[in-house]
Amino acid sequence: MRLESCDIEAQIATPVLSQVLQGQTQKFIKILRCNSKVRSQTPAHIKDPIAIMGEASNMRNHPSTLDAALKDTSLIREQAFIGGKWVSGSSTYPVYDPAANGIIANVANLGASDFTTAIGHAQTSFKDFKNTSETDRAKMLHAWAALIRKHAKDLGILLTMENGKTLAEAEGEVEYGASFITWFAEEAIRSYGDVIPSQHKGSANLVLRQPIGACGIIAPWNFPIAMITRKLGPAIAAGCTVVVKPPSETPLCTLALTALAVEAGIPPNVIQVVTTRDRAAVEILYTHPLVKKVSFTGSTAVGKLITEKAAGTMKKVSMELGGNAPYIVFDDADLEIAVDGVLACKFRCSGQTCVCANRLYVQKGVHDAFVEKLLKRMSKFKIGSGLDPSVTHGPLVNRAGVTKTRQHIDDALSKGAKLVVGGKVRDDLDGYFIEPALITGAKQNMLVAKEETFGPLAPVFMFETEEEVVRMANDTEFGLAGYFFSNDLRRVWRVAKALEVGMVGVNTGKISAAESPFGGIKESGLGKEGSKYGLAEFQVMKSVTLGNL
Ligand SMILES: NC(=O)c1ccc[n+]([C@@H]2O[C@H](COP(=O)([O-])OP(=O)(O)OC[C@H]3O[C@@H](n4cnc5c(N)ncnc54)[C@H](O)[C@@H]3O)[C@@H](O)[C@H]2O)c1
Ligand SMILES: O=CCCC(=O)O
Repeated sequence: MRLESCDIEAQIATPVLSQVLQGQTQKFIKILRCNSKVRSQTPAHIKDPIAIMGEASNMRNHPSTLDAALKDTSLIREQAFIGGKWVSGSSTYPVYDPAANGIIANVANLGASDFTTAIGHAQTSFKDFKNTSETDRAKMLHAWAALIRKHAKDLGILLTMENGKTLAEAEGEVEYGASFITWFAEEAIRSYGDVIPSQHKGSANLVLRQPIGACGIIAPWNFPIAMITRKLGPAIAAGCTVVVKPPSETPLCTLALTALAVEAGIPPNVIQVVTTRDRAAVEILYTHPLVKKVSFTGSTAVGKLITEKAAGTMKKVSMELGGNAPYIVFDDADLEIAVDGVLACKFRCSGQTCVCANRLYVQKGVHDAFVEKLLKRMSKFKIGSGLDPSVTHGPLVNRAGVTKTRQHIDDALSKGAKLVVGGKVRDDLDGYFIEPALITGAKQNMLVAKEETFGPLAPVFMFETEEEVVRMANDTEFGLAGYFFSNDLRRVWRVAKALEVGMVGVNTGKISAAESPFGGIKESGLGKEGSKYGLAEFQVMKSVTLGNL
């Protein structure tokens, strides 16, 4: 059964949701039943009674399953946020629940002129915000992190409903996202400069670190909270103001975070959020002369386009782009740990993570045992709505993700790979599902070796020597993350140095943390996020030479 956008009662009635909604369900079912009838009878010129009800809290376009699911419905925002005000556009666009195909919200669809207005506000507010003290900015960030944690349950539900990942993963992401705000609250007050001895008598050299200015932030849908906080944390800690273009698939988390930021005391004109699905309108954000820095996370193709256009005004750019991570299991590895790592890393967010293992290279001596262990663990997977606590893997975000994953499987099978399990496109389910797949006999000439699948496909390549596998692992234009499993200390040192990536996991599939520098090399990007290096991405260094001392 596929749900239509207006089929609110049917969405509410799904058993999964009713588990989550608990006591609130019945009350909202009654309201929604009543409202959906009124809505269908209301002439266009009369103000929609549902909209009036929504205005009481925050100008919702219409109540939906989200209202019933969240404890604090003020977190559900469908308007953009510019110049300290929630604003509607002349049109809206729908946000879908990828596990049900139903519309869960209608968000303002703004245009190029709204970006120009937002950039103007960011520039104006920068004049004051850059002069706030580091300590004050740290306090604001701590207050914001506390509110994010306080609303973790609601944010988790919002995240699951717009992105599809399981509630457990979503709540994990809320904490991961909050950890960047806490981290940068602490970094704000450690933004040290330098004093450099001068070679000239009566002279001294100082180095100041200053906020770069108004920044453009563009983020993807796969981590709708963490990819925003990993950028906003350092931007605000540095004293910058921002214009955020949230992912069009998942704008609701950004908007909820913004509401909490304002509640936390971050001056309302510091963060502008311009929602749109008009990609052409976004160009102004990376070409406008008043924007001094663009921080982008997304695909390599779009990252290259933005970098090229941003060069027209010599903007500083951070580019967190696509990956094609090798995941190497040597004969001397602990196989249980190596299989745990695959579950954590390959299948996180149903395979839609930039640092996901894309190619599993397994040495000949442990190949069969590894495949058998992985198969056993995968047989416990259950796909379905992320709101169902028994589900281990949610849907993909859209149809294109399912199609690409299946295309990678078909291409591999046509070139001699063997399907061990999964791979079935589940059109019988609502939403965008494909069964997590395991294939063996993968080879370097297959699509899966060259492109990021961004879906739940684990392709196993067999190798014989260290030299051979390092060559294969590096045979890609990408260089984001790489993983390997070995208990030989000399090999650990050699391979960690030899992999052409920005991040290496040794005997672990978990490498992401606020304190660890995140970012790629080669065509996977420029710059680092998180860590003690992340703040500098939003700063300029100024040297000051004192003379006549
Ligand atoms: N390196 C990292 O930290 C990291 C993290 C998450 C995702 N990613 C990568 O992101 C990709 C998946 O995300 P995606 O599909 O949202 O990527 P995407 O490049 O299509 O979109 C990313 C963002 O850019 C916007 N966008 C798309 N085209 C644009 C254009 N022409 N002009 C301006 N903005 C545009 C999108 O609306 C979205 O907000 C994968 O390649 C993944 O590896 C990288
Ligand atoms: O998708 C990429 C980001 C995920 C992470 O931060 O671990």
